[in-house]
Amino acid sequence: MKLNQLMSPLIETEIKPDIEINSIQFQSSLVQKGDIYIAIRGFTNDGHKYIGEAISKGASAIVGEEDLLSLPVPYFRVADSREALGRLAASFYNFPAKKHRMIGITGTNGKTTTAYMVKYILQYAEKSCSLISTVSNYINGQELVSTATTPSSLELNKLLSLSNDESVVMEVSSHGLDQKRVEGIEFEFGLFTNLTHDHLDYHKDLNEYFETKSKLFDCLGSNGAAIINSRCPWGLKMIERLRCREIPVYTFGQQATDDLQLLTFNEQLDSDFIIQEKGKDEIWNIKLSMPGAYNRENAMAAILLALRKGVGMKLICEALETFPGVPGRYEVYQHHSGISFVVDYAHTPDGMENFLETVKRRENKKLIHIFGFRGNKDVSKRKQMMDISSFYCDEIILTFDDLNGVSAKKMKTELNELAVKWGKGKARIITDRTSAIEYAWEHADKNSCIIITGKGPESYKEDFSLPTDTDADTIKYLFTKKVKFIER
Ligand SMILES: CC(=O)N[C@H]1[C@@H](OP(=O)(O)OP(=O)(O)OC[C@H]2O[C@@H](n3ccc(=O)[nH]c3=O)[C@H](O)[C@@H]2O)O[C@H](CO)[C@@H](O)[C@@H]1O[C@H](C)C(=O)N[C@@H](C)C(=O)N[C@H](CCC(=O)O)C(=O)O
Ligand SMILES: Nc1ncnc2c1ncn2[C@@H]1O[C@H](COP(=O)(O)OP(=O)(O)OP(=O)(O)O)[C@@H](O)[C@H]1O
Repeated sequence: MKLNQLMSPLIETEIKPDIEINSIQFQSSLVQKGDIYIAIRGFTNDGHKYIGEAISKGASAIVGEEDLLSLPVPYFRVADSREALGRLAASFYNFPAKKHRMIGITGTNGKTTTAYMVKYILQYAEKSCSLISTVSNYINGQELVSTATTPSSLELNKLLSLSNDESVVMEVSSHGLDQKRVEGIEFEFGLFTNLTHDHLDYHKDLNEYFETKSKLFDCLGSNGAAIINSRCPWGLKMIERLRCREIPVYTFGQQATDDLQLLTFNEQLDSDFIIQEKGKDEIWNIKLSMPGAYNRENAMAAILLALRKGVGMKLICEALETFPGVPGRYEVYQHHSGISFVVDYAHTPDGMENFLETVKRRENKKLIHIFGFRGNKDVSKRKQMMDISSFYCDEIILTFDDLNGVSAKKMKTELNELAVKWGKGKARIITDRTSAIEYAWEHADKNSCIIITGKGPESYKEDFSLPTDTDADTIKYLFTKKVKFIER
């Protein structure tokens, strides 16, 4: 693409000479001849320091925030490099968001599950839909590897340009919003699931976290609308704020004022519930394929969104009954000895509480909980997660999650402290995650349910002793290799 065309969202005057730009990069090591390099001032590093490297690797032009003179290639100074990256990425890929109906989902928990449900319902109703999520991306029906919850604006625009699907449902994380990864994207719908304690390593406090999440609704197009959970206090705050701005808001919850109201649910079988649309006489019985009050709430969000997109309630009910679930979310592995395993992605206090409460209610068994904490992530939630686990479970095995550069020794010391202080005498430490699962399996009996949380379907980043790559792999490995145990 020619430089003038690429830069047109940022610069109105003609640039001479109008050189050819092959690609955009914001990581200097990836620059190739003919690329434009965008220097970003980050949290740990400063892209401006790498302008020299980018030029030596063949960059034809540079964008940055500093006042730089006498570079050997054209330099464009901007007020905000992350914003510029978003605009240039959209320009480079010919503004691909414009050809889609964009649906953005934000909130602390439930984004992935809701996004998968939305995609499934729309496709069930024969409306094509791409998905951009933590677990996987699906473009034109093809699964692609996902490397983030919300990809960089460069990756996002590339994915959007590849997609021929009418709608695109995507997760929009607070990091993504803060770092302007959805810059320039206009959403038809913005959906808010909930807000509870997480990411306080990144955000100063819950208020700042909320303000960042609320930026999704600044990205609504002129006909855009918000879909919000009225059960969550932060949701109520968002509703009030958006209504003051005369933005159309549709709510789901348990009040008669909600656009989609939960009327009742089956106490035993929480996934069986009755809902009603505001102003309509009919009531609808939903039989959701996923358990838990929290998944009911995720389903309500997806239903309301599908209704707003014109899908009939009958089709929605049918779709949710056959919804295959989400990888690594409440995934049950039942062994014929009676021992069951449940793998889940709970990694926040609220997520863990919701999930464990559901397991406790459904599985009338001894609960053995295996989990750890990500290195270099919000440490302030750990005590609360220990409290919740020791409240619901009979035994706890603390183990390693991703260390993310924290030394094994340091993490082990922290796990020991947490176990002693908050484990209520139920916690032991087995740092090797696969050994922890093996230990639980070897000490379990037919009345045991072994719960493994934190990584869901993700691959292990650390080296563990068993030749397995995920928690599900480890379970399957033990099921096939440890046959002797079954006879015990
Ligand atoms: C904490 C965080 O969000 N960091 C993001 C941030 O990194 P940063 O500001 O620290 O970047 P930096 O290392 O200081 O570097 C600054 C700039 O210099 C460039 N650089 C750096 C070194 C070099 O040799 N050459 C070079 O060009 C870097 O490419 C970057 O553009 O900006 C980078 C570039 O835009 C992002 O890639 C990076 O995301 C990292 C990979 C990350 O892990 N983010 C996670 C926390 C995240 O975003 N997670 C959310 C989900 C959260 C959840 O809900 O659980 C997500 O949406 O995925
Ligand atoms: N609506 C909800 N409220 C509370 N907890 C939930 C909700 N939905 C899911 N959870 C819990 O949170 C975990 C993660 O769910 P999900 O992946 O859908 O959320 P997410 O917001 O996409 O998380 P992340 O952005 O970290 O991937 C689930 O495995 C479950 O334990």
